[in-house]
Amino acid sequence: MESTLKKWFGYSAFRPYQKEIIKEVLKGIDCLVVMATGSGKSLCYQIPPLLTGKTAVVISPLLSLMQDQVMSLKQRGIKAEYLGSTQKDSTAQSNAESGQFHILYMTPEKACSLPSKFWTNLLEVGVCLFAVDEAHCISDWGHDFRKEYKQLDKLRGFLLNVPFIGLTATATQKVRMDIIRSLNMNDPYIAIGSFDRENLFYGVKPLGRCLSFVDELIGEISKYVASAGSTIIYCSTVKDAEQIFQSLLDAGIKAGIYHGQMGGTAREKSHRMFIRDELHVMVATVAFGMGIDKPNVRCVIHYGCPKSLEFYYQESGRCGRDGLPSICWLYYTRSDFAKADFYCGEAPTVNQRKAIMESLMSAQRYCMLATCRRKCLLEYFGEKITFTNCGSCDNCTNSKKERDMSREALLLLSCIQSCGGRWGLNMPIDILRGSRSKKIVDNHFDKLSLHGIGREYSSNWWKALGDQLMTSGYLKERHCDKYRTISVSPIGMNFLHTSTSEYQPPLVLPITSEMVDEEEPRDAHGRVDGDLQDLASLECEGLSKAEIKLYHMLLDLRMDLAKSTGTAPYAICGDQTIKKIANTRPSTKARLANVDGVNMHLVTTYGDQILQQINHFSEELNLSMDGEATVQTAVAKKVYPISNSQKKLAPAKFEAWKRWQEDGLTFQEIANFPGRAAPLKEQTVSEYILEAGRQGFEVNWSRLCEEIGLTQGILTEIQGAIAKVGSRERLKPIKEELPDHVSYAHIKSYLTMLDLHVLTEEILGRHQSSKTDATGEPSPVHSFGPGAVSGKKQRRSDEPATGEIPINKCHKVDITEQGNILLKATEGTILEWLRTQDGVALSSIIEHFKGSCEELVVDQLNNLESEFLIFRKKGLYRVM
Ligand SMILES: Nc1ncnc2c1ncn2[C@@H]1O[C@H](COP(=O)(O)OP(=O)(O)OP(=O)(O)O)[C@@H](O)[C@H]1O
Repeated sequence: MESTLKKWFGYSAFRPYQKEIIKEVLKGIDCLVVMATGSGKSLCYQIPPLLTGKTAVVISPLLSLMQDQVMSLKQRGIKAEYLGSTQKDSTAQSNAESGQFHILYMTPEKACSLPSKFWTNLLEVGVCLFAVDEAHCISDWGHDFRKEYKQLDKLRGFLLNVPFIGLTATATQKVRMDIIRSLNMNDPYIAIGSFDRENLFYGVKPLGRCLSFVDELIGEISKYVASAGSTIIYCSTVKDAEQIFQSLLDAGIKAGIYHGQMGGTAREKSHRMFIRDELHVMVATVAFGMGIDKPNVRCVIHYGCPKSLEFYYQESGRCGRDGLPSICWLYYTRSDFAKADFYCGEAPTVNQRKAIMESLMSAQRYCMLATCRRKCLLEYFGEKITFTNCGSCDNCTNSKKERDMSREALLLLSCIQSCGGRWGLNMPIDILRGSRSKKIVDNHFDKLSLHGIGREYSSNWWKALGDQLMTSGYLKERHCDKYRTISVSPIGMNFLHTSTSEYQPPLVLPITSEMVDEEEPRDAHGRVDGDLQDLASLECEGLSKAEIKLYHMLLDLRMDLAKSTGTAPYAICGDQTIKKIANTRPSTKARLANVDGVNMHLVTTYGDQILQQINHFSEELNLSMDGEATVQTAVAKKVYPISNSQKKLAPAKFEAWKRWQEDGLTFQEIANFPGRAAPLKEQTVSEYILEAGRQGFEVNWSRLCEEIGLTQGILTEIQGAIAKVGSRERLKPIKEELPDHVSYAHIKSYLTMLDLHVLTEEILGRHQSSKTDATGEPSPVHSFGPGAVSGKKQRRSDEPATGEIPINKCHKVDITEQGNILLKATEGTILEWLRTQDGVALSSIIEHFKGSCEELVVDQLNNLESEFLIFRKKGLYRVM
């Protein structure tokens, strides 16, 4: 499985759940996959056809999405096609029917309209799976219901014994059950991953007051455009989209527009230009939704609050799919929350209107939040969250401002009480601000002693206070069809009873960004808090100045290659891969092939051009070739503000972390550190480090595993115990399933690493190999001297140019005077021997083939690697 992943996709490791799901599919078991946007669900149906040689049929809701996927797969050398109204190749269907494609996409309408003969013929040549992508469209509880999806179960009748897979990024319990029922799934394997997109920064801003909103927005966007990433601006209406689009053009920013009222051709053109990096900004309505699979979108901006958190999660999820740090800003105005009437317009029943209202309310709560936004989002999707500070949203990174607002609270609560709890928030606020509207006069509210007493604050300021009082339980809200009323809760009544005009019990509440906005006017750039680290600098983190230049030169080269082949640059290879190439500057195809993200097709199709350019640019920039990688795959890279000092960690914990991570002290040394009033338990120290990790502090996981003695064996035991208990909620039952040598520290560390998506396999592998080094074995990586690698393949005339190398059954040997046999290395003998081994280090290969000099062995290995016949993982060579 790993070699297939490397060969076709270029990746060296599976992401969480991928491997397990693929294994189940290969066993013929139905699967329901609920995982975050951008988490790599597609791979779960893309790998099985490459392993089995049978076709995978994939149902997808949008033609544009299918076209993009097919384009990307073809760029990897995978045979993929789609069937649909825009397919110009008249032979596509008959080719599909005879099993010519690894992966065959179609819409649900197409699938249901194909003749039964098509399915029986295809089944005869082999179908390895039937995948239903965006499977939430099956359910009328989902946010994108498509009735054609409901008929897909009919195909069960044709595709006997073919596993069905439903994949979605958003599905509540009800929707999950609907998918299982609708697809007639039989005891499916269910994989539910975390919804957390760790590389995304979430932030919310109210409409700026001193600058016009659009000006502020344009300022913000120009920053992202300058950093070369793509930006999507989602607008609630076509009118808004057109206005923002025009303003961008006026400001000289090249942008595209996409909405439902545009013609198909115009939309397709806009989409294509964006996908191909010919446009860096797209202004769109929700019509530009599910189908966007562009990995390097660095920023998603919402101009107006979306109508539910499901929509927000899906749309913001288009950002940072390549794992690099990316930003999601939501700009709202208070009037967005009054759109319930508009959204409810077409909902015929009270229950449906209630559901719409509740969805809008949840989005409003998200906007008004003064605590962690990530926690709010994840809890909304039913995840149990233990952290309170994610370190990567505006509320967790801005220094929190709080103030005693007991006087203001007394005024608002009293006014709501005086109105008799029959109104929404607007009426009491208008009274406090001294309005003499007809409604106020008719109800004699202008006679109240509170009338006009709160003029010093704007209406939005009072609304923000109302939201805070609601969140803290002082107010309660009731829904009557499309309307909401506010009244004072028992906690609020208690506060009123203990307050007088001279004395109020302290009531400290967070000052929300909206209040700050009202109280402290923004600077000329519309910013209140410290700005976020520049995305461009984050993108290039870990690269030297010259390497950054090389990175940009290689991005340009990729653009030229994409233009010349009529494809999107990301389909050739991702930004992260280019970054790693710029960082290591491979001089040979073997070294290029070993870069994470480089697949076989890239090496064979563009390898020569890329190597030539790396060589040329590196010389120009005075950079040496074949460097060691210093940048890592940014799977969980977060966007932090410039200063990390605001990350929340109690001083004692921070100190323990610093001594361990930065000063290199052991848990024992920290526990007994001189000057400590009382010694700490070592276990407490390790827990401090785990908490630091959870709070976003850097942790050397490999060292941690070594220190607590967490080995791959123990990890497997823990995984088994968790599977047996069926939950990871409580540690005690897990511990009871395990032998005594497995400690709580082992379990906690494993669970923390799991939550933080730390690649334990890699960590424990590295941990083991560092132990091998300690025994005196040279590290396999270091054995590669630059001079030892030859770029040219020295092929013998009797070897075929491509494909399988014939195995030399009779090993070439030299016999020493003592009678020892010295095996000689040829590509055939190396391949044959590696086939019998489970991963071998270079030093062992050299040792095994003592009959050949080291340089020759390395040369043969390089040749095999650049042909994708072998690959290296964690320093060990394996056969593809
Ligand atoms: N094992 C892996 N290692 C590195 N990158 C991966 C891996 N698996 C997938 N990816 C990459 O992650 C990105 C997102 O994957 P994919 O499109 O499958 O996400 P998804 O879960 O289907 O998202 P969505 O629900 O938004 O469609 C792609 O660029 C993909 O190539």
